[in-house]
Parts: sequence; structure tokens; C-alpha cells
Amino acid sequence: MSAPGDIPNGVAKGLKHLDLDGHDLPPSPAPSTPTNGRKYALATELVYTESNDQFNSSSTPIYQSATFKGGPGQEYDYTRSGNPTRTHLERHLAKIMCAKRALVVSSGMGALDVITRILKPGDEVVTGDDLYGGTNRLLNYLRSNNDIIVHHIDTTNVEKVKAALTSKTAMVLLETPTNPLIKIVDIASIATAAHAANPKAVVAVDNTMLSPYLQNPLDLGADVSYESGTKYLSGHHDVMAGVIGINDEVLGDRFFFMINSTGCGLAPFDSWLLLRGIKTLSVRMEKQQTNAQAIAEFLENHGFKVRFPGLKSHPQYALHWSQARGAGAVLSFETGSIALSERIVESTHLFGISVSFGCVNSLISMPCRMSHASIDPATRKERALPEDIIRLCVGIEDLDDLIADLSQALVRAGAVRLTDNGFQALSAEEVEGESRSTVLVMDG
Ligand SMILES: Cc1ncc(COP(=O)(O)O)c(C=O)c1O
Ligand SMILES: N[C@@H](CCSC[C@H](N)C(=O)O)C(=O)O
Repeated sequence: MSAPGDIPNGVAKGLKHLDLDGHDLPPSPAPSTPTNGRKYALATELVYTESNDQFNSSSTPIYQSATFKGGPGQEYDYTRSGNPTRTHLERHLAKIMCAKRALVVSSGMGALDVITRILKPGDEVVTGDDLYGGTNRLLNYLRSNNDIIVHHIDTTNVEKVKAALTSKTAMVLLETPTNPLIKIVDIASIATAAHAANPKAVVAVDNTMLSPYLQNPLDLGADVSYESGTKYLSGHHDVMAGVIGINDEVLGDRFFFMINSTGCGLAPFDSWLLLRGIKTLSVRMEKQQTNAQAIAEFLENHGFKVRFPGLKSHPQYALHWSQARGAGAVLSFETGSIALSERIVESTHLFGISVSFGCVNSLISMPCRMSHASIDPATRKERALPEDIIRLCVGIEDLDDLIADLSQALVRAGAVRLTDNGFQALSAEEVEGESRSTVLVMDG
């Protein structure tokens, strides 16, 4: 994939819109983000953090201290209220997220908790019908315990969203691409409509699936961009973190108040890990999405129904590329049979069976059994979340190795029929009658 302003896959500007292998390339990526205080291109800014300690250390020091001496008036007194390592990370992130202010907390769910604490009983939330399971769980809790009214709408349909917006809409909560159905949501149109319905409505976008390297919701009219730093920002599955980016000072102060009051600010060592991870975000993301694109094409060419915004078959391909600079590295596909999907997931070696994504390692999962198991089966059915859906989170490994691993898993699982040219996904009739295999027991 190409970063903004780059020439895609080495093709000279003005030449036919094809890459060197003759494949169609995505349309021009979304315009490069405003510089918002940035001196350099994003890939440079990611690695460029100035440490201002007295020894000019190359790596930001970890201020592993709960307290700071000195009394009233000093910048730091207590790490729950502020810590130099955390502040350094927050300033770095603000630049990267094109935000006036960034705040970091102990997990992505912690970030959503901070954001939703501004809601009062009777407030309405308009959100999607395909959401990360944990987000759905927290919204259910707010509905049951705090009298918040939550409307789950197909947010790919702006008219349906508009119909759900009222002057009582206090928050619009969007994911794009959604997890795990990879639906694309028009951030700008929905933000405009939400603010027209209620100028005070807070439009919050979960940017976890792309990271600020590929999408900047604040530039598209959102009031809040938040994400699980556990994923792409950290990149190594060794830290849990949540990130909140805002432009409005009052909203920023309200969020900071909650972080200080509840004590969910990111710990110094975890802040340091996240700072380190962010430095390699551009190279990881470029490699991961190049691999993901090839794998999505591989599966589609072999007859699977694949959901990935880098594929022209994606129903919102044009919308995605109008607001994002890349397709990301999470894709999902269906086999038509839960048993077949289970066998595929059990048969890969390089794709580890695990929740989460954004890590340098490739992962495979069945969302209905794992990340989205907390959504009850009836609701999953109502929201058309296929029980057999497999989610792939593509890492930075060698592409040929990944494709070989998937191929052997598809063959071993009996999910494909051998043809003269290799293999092809089973037809619906062939899938029908597939016997159920052992049932995976996963957490949720
Ligand atoms: C889209 C999305 N948002 C938020 C979260 C929550 O992040 P965390 O696990 O860091 O709490 C996750 C995953 O957990 C996610 O997939
Ligand atoms: N047991 C966890 C599941 C975490 S799922 C993590 C990630 N968002 C994903 O989509 O894989 C829970 O109940 O929250």
C-alpha cells in the first residue's frame, strides 16, 4: 500500500493505474492529513520523539515513580495524576493523531469507559450493529444500569443513522472498518448529521482497526478518536493500552478528570512500551497490509467470500479509500459451515489461534466463539453475524509461508475441492452435509 503522496507500488505518476503485475490499484488514497503541528511526514514523526531529560537520553526514560517530591505548584506530584513518561507519550500521540490533546489509559475498553462516563441517564447513543464484542458489552451495561438508551443501527446506511438521531443523541459511536464484518462507515456524513441533530452530540470513532497511520477520524469531523493501543500502536502483544485523541479543550479536561479520578492512566512502563512500538508502526503496517491484500486476493480467487476494504468487491470500497490511506490487515471470510471453519482454524500453524490483532504475528480466530462470544447468539443472528466467520489478522511474516500455511489448512480441513489449477472453495451444495467436527472451546 502506498502512504499519502507516494507513488503506489513504484508506478510512475501519470502512468496507467495498474501495478507492475497488472493488478488494478485502489483509487487515489484519501488526501494526506493536515500537518497539525507536524514538521515531517508521518513515518518520520512516528520515530522522532525528543527526550528532554538532563542526559539527552536516546530512549525516553521510564519514570517508575508513584510520587514526586516538592510540594504544591510542581508539574508532577502523583503518577495517577500525571507522569513524565506518560506525558511524553501523550504529546507524541497528539501529533500523530492530528489531535490537540491525547490521553492514554490502561486499555481500549478503559478508553471507552472514560468517554462514555460523560453520558447521563436518559441520554441516547447511536451506534453500529457490528461492533467489537467488548464495546457491545459495555453499552449493554450502560443501558441496563445507567438508563442510557442505545440504538444499534446499520451505520453503513447514513439515512438510517439520520433517522435515529434526535436532540437527545448525546453520543454517536462508530467503528470503521467494523470488527469483524469489515463494514465501512461514512465518518464525515454521520458527524455532520449528528451535529445537526444536536450540536453537543459527541461523535466518537474507534480507530483500532486502522490506527492513525491509515485514518484520522478527527480530520473527518469526529470529536473523539479512540483506539485500543493493544493492537497496531504497540504491535507486539506485550502491552494493553487505550488512546483518546480530542481537539476540544473542555472535552479533554472532562476525560482527564475521569482518568485522574478513577486511576486508569497508563502506567510508566506500559507508556514506554507503547512509545517504542509506535516508532515501527509505519513499517509494520505497510508490510502487514501488503500481506493482507495478497491473502485477501488469494482467498477470493479461490472462491471464498472475503471481506476486506482492499478488494474491489467490497461494497464500500470507494468510501473506504475516500477516508483512509490503506486497507489495514484484518480480513474475514466465510466457509458456509461452522464445522469447516473450525477445522481450518485448527489446521493452521503460522496463524495462531488467538483473539486480538495488530501484532507482528499472524492470527486466526472465529469471532463468534472468541472476541464476540459475549454477544448472545440471538443478537448475533439478529445482526447477521455469521457463526462460521473466520477472522485473519495478518502479520509481517514471509507472504509465501503464510499462503502455504493457509493452503495446507484449507486442504486439510476439506474446505476446498482440488481442480486442474489448484483448488477451489466448495460450492454451497458441497458444503451442505459437511459433518460437524470437534467444537472449539474458547473464552469470551
Ligand atoms: C475495535 C476494538 N475496539 C476496542 C477494543 C478494546 O481494546 P482493549 O482490548 O485494549 O481493551 C478492541 C479489542 O479488544 C477492539 O477490537
Ligand atoms: N476475553 C476477552 C476477549 C478479547 S477480544 C480482543 C480483541 N478486541 C479482538 O477483537 O480480538 C473479552 O471478553 O473481552
